[in-house]
Amino acid sequence: MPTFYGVDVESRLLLGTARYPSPAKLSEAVRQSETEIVTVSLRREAAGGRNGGAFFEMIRGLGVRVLPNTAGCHGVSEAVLTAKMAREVFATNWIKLEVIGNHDTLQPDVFGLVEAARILTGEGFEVFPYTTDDLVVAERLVEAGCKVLMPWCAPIGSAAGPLNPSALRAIRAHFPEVPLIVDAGIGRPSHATAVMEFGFDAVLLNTAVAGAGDPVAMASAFAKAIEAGRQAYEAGMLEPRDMAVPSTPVIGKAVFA
Ligand SMILES: CC(=O)[C@@H](O)[C@H](O)COP(=O)(O)O
Repeated sequence: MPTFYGVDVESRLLLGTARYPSPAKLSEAVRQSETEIVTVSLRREAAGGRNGGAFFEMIRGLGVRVLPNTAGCHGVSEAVLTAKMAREVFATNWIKLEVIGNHDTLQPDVFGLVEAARILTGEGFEVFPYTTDDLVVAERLVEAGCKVLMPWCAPIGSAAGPLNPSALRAIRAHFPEVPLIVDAGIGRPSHATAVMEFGFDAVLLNTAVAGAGDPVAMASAFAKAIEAGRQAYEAGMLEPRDMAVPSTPVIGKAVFA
C-alpha cells in the first residue's frame, strides 16, 4: 500500500480530470478506475471565463482526495501563486507542482521547479513535483523538501510510454524509500504495467483515459494493468538471459532404440 505524505491509499492509479468528453464520463471513469486521488488544474479550469467553481464542486462530489496542480504555469511566481489559490479552493496542503519550461515539449523547467518546491515546502505545502527522469534533479527536489517524486516517462499527452527505462530504473534504485509516481506520457495499459514492474509506487495519467474511445472502459483497463505490474514486481520476476534454459526436466530421458 503506498503512502503519500502520511496518507495510505489502496489504489496505485492517480487520474487527471481534464479533456473528458463530458462530466458524466469523467465521474464514471473515476468510479471504474477505483482511484482514490484525482488531480485538478486550477489554471485550466478557472481560465478563459470558464466556470471553475461548478467544476471544482463536481470534483469535490466525487468523494476522492484532490491533488490540485499548477499545470500551465511557466514561472516560479505563477506556480507559487497558483498553489496558494489551490490550497484555499480545496483546503489541502497537497500540490502537484508543474513549472513548464518549453511550449512544445511541455517539459519541466527543472531549475524553476526546484526553486518553487523549496518555497512551497517552506510554506507548509506537501509537494508532488512533476519532473524529468534526471537523477540529479530528483536529488535536488528531495533536498528541497519533497517527500514524493513524479518523474515523467514521456512528454505530457504524447502517449509515447517509457522512453528511457534505464533512467526510470535508476531513480527507483537510488530512492528506495521515496514514494515514486510516474507522471505523464503513458499511452497504453501495457506502458503502465511496465513502469510498475520497475517498482514504481503508482502512476498518474490523464490523456490516455480521457482521450480513449471509451474512457470508462479504459479507466478500468488501466486499473487492472497497474495492479498486474505491481503484483509481478512483488512476485519477483526473472532476469532475461542470453542462453536457453530448458523448462522441462532432463532427468529420465526417453531412450529411442
Ligand atoms: C493531468 C495532469 O496533471 C497532466 O499534466 C499529467 O502530467 C498527465 O499527463 P498525461 O496526460 O500524458 O497522462
